[in-house]
Amino acid sequence: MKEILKVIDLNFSYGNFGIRNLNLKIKGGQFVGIIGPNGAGKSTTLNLIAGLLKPYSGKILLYDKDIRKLSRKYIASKISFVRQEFNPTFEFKVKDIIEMGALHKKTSFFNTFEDSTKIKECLSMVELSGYEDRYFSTLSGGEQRRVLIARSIYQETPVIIVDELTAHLDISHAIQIVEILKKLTLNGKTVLSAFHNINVASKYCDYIYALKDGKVVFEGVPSKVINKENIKKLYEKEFYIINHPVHNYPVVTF
Ligand SMILES: Nc1ncnc2c1ncn2[C@@H]1O[C@H](COP(=O)(O)OP(=O)(O)OP(=O)(O)O)[C@@H](O)[C@H]1O
Repeated sequence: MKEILKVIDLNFSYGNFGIRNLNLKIKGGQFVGIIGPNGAGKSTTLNLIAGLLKPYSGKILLYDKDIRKLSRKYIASKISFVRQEFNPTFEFKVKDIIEMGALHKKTSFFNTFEDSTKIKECLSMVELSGYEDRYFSTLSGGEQRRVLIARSIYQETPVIIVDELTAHLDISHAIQIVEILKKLTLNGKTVLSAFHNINVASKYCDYIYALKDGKVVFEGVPSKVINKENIKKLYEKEFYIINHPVHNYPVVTF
């Protein structure tokens, strides 16, 4: 499959912390995970790709086009982004939040693309049927997260970027959301997500980038790169790696 997103020699700095010569190649239809300890630069990397931060040097290519030369509207038609934190300033209903996913289709402030059938479908996919008229601020952290995933699906972009896919989700909803996104990749969408849960990344990702101190420490197919040495290098601790007894993928345990 063709690479649809490329990060080439990317550099960025907050002062004390920097992303250094980062290179990523994301193929269409893949589920790609970014793992790494707290402060490794996962969110910074995703924010750079989503255009929320400006790199000091290097390039990000979306469909071989330099992202700096693309309009926000075009990018929003190709990439949806679920940030780690989302605290809207106003009281929005769930359906309004989801409809924000279609902002790039609007030709004027007043026209609306609200498609209540599709909103219902997206909410049903994340098991939140009937939540359309609830105020977003009244939902639990996990429910809010699932609404944002629903918005991403509503946005209908070929690329979905999620900062920490399983954040705030209980184990059952975490797996449910990961499986929804996995299914989307099997239908051709591309998903790039940061993960703290290495075992979820190990099972579902086609490819993993491991970041530490703003640099890629290792990368590859989980079955090849999730091993004792690499995990020790990444987290500076000894862990056991066992093979999942049924699904045959490396599991990190302690
Ligand atoms: N706005 C900012 N100003 C200054 N430093 C920042 C800013 N945002 C992040 N950093 C620093 O950059 C480094 C990388 O942060 P980042 O959020 O990208 O890491 P992360 O891998 O996503 O971490 P976590 O797993 O904790 O979410 C951290 O040391 C953080 O303190």
